[in-house]
Amino acid sequence: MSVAILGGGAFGTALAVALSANGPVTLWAREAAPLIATRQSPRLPGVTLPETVTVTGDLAQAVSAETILLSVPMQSLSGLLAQIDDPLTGKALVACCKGIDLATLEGPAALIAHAKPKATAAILTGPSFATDIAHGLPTALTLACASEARGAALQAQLSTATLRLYRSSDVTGAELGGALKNVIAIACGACIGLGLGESARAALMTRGFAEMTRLATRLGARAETLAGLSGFGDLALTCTSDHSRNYRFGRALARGETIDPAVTVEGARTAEAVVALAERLGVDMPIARAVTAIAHDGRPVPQAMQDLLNRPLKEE
Ligand SMILES: NC(=O)c1ccc[n+]([C@@H]2O[C@H](COP(=O)([O-])OP(=O)(O)OC[C@H]3O[C@@H](n4cnc5c(N)ncnc54)[C@H](O)[C@@H]3O)[C@@H](O)[C@H]2O)c1
Ligand SMILES: O=P(O)(O)OC[C@H](O)CO
Repeated sequence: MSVAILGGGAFGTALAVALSANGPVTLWAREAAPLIATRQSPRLPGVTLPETVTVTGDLAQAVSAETILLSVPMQSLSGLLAQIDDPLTGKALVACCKGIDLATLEGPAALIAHAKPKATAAILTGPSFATDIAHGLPTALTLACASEARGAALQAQLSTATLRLYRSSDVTGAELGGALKNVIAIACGACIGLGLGESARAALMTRGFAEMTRLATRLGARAETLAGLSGFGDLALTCTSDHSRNYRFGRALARGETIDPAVTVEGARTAEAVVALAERLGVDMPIARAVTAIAHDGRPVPQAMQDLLNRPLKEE
């Protein structure tokens, strides 16, 4: 089965390198010319694409593959799907983006189902930095697909000697774990940036995990999915690593440092979407509210952290 990846940023490039171990891969990029010329993405410096990766700027050619991985930022996903004229009948569309669409408050699987109802939606998510995958370091991810048979076929197709995929049929749980952990990672970055300490970060991670589980299960996810790679696993990685853009964003906000708007920080927009979704559903998401306040409403980080501590005492 042929594989194409849409999105020539850090993650698309890393996946192209890893999956080229299994056979030819097509990598589509919006700005393909420099990628074709240099075989390197500026988003993933020092990683050169192997010869078995065909880079193209021709979207119609790329989507002729049977399995298509979508590796653009979440807020670009619906626009990218709208650019594809082909109904993609029978193809597998595997979303690698971690977030919630702000316009519709939907995750990637629902966007795919609306835009390409004759395709099969799947999610590839879990603790993984692009640089680790590109350098062949061992990585375990969740491949979620509502169809057990299709999920098993994708698991086999997209696993490599170093990329180990676990299968799940809980698409909602997998995509929400990946989306929500980014919001908590911003809060953890802010906590460390303010100098509040590692004990406070552990508290934020734990209460953040409770918050993630509360919203996800309300939306139909299974709690055990949240406890797996796509939820707890990715939360642990992203909330504790300087490699995480979400974590660094929160830390920079707390330190008053300049923010580069060109860097992809999925948790910032996702926090807004989460707050809107939680209000609609009547689910309490105080950490997501705090992240929205510091990322979008200009609330000073110390006050937002104090707001969290000032809430009434409650049972765990
Ligand atoms: N980088 C990682 O370590 C990593 C790991 C796992 C998952 N992800 C997820 O992968 C997704 C992509 O992240 P990334 O790290 O590759 O980001 P990135 O900033 O490195 O690259 C994003 C790429 O998408 C392209 N793009 C943006 N809008 C587009 C559009 N409308 N049409 C076509 N291309 C468009 C940009 O030109 C850029 O090349 C995110 O949802 C992220 O959470 C990233
Ligand atoms: O750099 P981040 O914060 O987008 O995190 C990358 C991955 O999602 C980690 O699993």
